[in-house]
Amino acid sequence: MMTDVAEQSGSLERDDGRTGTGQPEATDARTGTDDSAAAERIVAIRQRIDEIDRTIIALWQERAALSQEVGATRMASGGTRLVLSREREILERFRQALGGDGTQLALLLLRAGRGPL
Ligand SMILES: C=C(O[C@@H]1C=C(C(=O)O)C=C[C@H]1O)C(=O)O
Repeated sequence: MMTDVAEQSGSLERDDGRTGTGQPEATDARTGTDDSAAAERIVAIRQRIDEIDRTIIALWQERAALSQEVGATRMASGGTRLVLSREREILERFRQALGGDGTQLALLLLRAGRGPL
């Protein structure tokens, strides 16, 4: 049975005995596989994953800054810092799109936009 994760400390050995040489084949610790075609595909997919993560981080930061600006603008005009009906709409939007994880994600987004209360 293959192991589930690649350890940071170095290569893992397969324990499925597929090589039949008596010598355990080293699993590439970086990709988690010793199959070169699979490893190549994994590296390519990871490039896109890294790109997506950078975009998510940039959008997260932009959203937080905009949300804080709305709060500051509203308070400067005598309004409230938060509008709970709007927050409920956002929570529902994320829940409908992503289920329970969406709700958790939206809660974190809203918290990021609040800054220190
Ligand atoms: C950004 C706003 O202010 C607050 C922050 C929100 C958000 O981060 O989406 C939503 C509602 C408000 O509690 C807003 O009213 O639109």
